[in-house]
Amino acid sequence: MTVYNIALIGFGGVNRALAELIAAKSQLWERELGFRLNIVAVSDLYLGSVVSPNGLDAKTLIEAKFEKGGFGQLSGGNAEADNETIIKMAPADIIVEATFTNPTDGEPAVSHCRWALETGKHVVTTNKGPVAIAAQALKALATANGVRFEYEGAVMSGTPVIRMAQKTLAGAELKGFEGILNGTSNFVLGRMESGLDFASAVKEAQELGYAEADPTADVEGFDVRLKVVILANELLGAKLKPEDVTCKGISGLSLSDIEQAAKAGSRWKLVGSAVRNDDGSVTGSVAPRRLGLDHPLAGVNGATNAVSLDTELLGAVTITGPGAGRIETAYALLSDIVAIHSAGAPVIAAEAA
Ligand SMILES: NC(=O)C1=CN([C@@H]2O[C@H](COP(=O)(O)OP(=O)(O)OC[C@H]3O[C@@H](n4cnc5c(N)ncnc54)[C@H](O)[C@@H]3O)[C@@H](O)[C@H]2O)C=CC1
Ligand SMILES: N[C@@H](CC=O)C(=O)O
Repeated sequence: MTVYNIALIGFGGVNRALAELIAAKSQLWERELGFRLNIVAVSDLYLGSVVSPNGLDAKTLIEAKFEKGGFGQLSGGNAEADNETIIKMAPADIIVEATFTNPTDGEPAVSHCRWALETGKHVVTTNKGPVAIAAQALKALATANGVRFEYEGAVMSGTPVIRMAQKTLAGAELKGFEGILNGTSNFVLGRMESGLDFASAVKEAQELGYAEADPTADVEGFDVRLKVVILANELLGAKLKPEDVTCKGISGLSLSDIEQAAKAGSRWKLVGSAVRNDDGSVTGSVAPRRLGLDHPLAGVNGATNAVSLDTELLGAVTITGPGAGRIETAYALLSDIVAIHSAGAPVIAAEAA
């Protein structure tokens, strides 16, 4: 049985959900996936940090009601987050990066990924910042150090879009895509259709674990802009930076705009898209669009996302599924670890079953 030692950087909704899954599903994963995950370190801005080379009990981590700096009470604990030491020194095979997404420069998550890869550790992340802003450099660093940089959850949470498009649509000649790529804003628009005001709808999305720490990123389109950059660069071979993508969010839409659209048999959706131009360049954009009810994206509701990939050989191929949520996003991290495992990754914690 292979055991992967993992270090969790950030212990909010997503990494806590991964710990919940580890506590509940370890035996199933051992049987079906052929590996076990052993949490050897956690570092969180609010809770502090803790290292235990033999492993921390996932159930204890999720059930204890830690206050600010609470990891300091644990054996091997410290009331402060110590990301750099933990990433570089903890006996981890895989660093699981799930701190806040910084849509401006991706930091400090870019550094977290870099420290991990430089010290020969795989990285799995749901953080859109490092992927949108530094994927090329981080992938090169991973290759140079014989490890993997995986980030399926950065777009559409646990719904497989990046790996699926790269692997199963290889050769289909992607020309562009358009999609609903932010669960929070789609949820908010739906709640406004039911008559709820904007601020209350955003609050609900926060309570459900869909929104960013600063939900401005969701409602102003900055989160979708990062996802458009990631998909365009990964799938269309573009070299876009966030500032190359025009961006408008949904905060300007009023209840009356939403009502008028409904009366006219249409619906507002925040759409992220990119297209390959005749000269080979790629143009990306994010904007609210009023879609007729017969449009394939008009029926995508709640925190569900969908992306329609425009291919030369197949026409439109649409992938739909959860776009946000704690467990859904933690699943993306698991899928990244499965990809690492399937590639035959070397581990420092291999054990005989
Ligand atoms: N929640 C979701 O549905 C999805 C989230 N994501 C991304 O996954 C990441 C994590 O999301 P959530 O867990 O929902 O966020 P969250 O806000 O619940 O948790 C983030 C955690 O990271 C910690 N943190 C922030 N900066 C830190 C730092 N420098 N060092 C150590 N800890 C730090 C915070 O204290 C917090 O506990 C974010 O980047 C988010 O954009 C991606 C897809 C879906
Ligand atoms: N806040 C984001 C989370 C996933 O990326 C969203 O609502 O889609």
